[in-house]
Amino acid sequence: MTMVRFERVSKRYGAGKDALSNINFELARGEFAFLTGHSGAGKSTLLKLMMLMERPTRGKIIVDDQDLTTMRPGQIPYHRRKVGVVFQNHQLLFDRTVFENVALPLQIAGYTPAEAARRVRAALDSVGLLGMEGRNPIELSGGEQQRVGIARAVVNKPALLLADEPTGNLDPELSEEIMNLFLRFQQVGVTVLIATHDIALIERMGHRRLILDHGELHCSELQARKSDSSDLLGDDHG
Ligand SMILES: Nc1ncnc2c1ncn2[C@@H]1O[C@H](COP(=O)(O)OP(=O)(O)OP(=O)(O)O)[C@@H](O)[C@H]1O
Repeated sequence: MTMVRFERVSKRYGAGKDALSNINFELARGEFAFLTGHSGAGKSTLLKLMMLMERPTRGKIIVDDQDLTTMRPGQIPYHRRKVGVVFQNHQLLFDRTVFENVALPLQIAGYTPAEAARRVRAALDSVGLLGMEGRNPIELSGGEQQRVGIARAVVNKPALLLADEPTGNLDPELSEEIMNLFLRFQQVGVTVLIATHDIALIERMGHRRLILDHGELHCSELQARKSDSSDLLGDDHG
C-alpha cells in the first residue's frame, strides 16, 4: 500500500535551473523515512510539493490515492488536513495560548468548540504537554515549543506527517526525544518523512533514507534495521 508516489517529478522556480529533477520514489503507508541532502538540495521543495504549497513543473505526484497534479483548488484544504507539517522554527503565534496555537488548523476545518477542545487535548496529550493549554508558547523551552508545533501538526489526525528540520535548534538529547515522538506516530500507522541535516541522529536511528543532491534523488536504501524502532538509545549499530 503506497502513501506517496513521485513519478518523474521536476520542479523549476521561474527561469532558474531545476530545484528537483526527475524524482521517482514511493513511501509505503506507515513507513518512517528521512530526507537528507546539502543546503539547497531541494528538501523543502519536495515537502512543499506534497502539501501542494508548490506545484511540480513536470511529472505526477500521488498522495493517499489522490493525484495532486490534477487536484482542483477547492480540494486543497481537504488534502492539507491529511498532511501534518512540522517546521524547524515552530511557527507558533506568541500572542496566543498553547491551546489556540494547536487549535488553529481545526478552526480552518470548522469543528464545534467542544470537538475542537477534545482534539486539542488529545494532540497535546500525544506529545506529553497535557495541562499546558493556557500557557503562552514564549514561556516554554525550545523542546516544548517544538512539541506544541507537533501537536498542531497532528491535531487533524493526518495520515502523512512531514517535518522540515524539526530538531534544527535542539541539543542531541532533545532531538532524540522529538524523534521518539515521531516514531510513536509511526507506530499508530502514520507515514512519517523527516527532512534533516542531522546525520548522526539518522545513523543512530537507521531508517530508510532519501538523499537529495542538487535536485536529484541519488539513493533510497532501506537500511538493515529491524522494525522495532522504539529504542533510539542503547542499541549498538556501530
Ligand atoms: N520560492 C523559490 N523561488 C526561487 N527559487 C527557490 C524557491 N525556493 C527554493 N528555491 C531554490 O530551489 C533550490 C532548492 O531549495 P530548497 O529550499 O528546496 O532546498 P533545501 O534542501 O530545503 O535547502 P535547506 O537545507 O537550505 O533548507 C535552491 O536552489 C533554492 O534557491
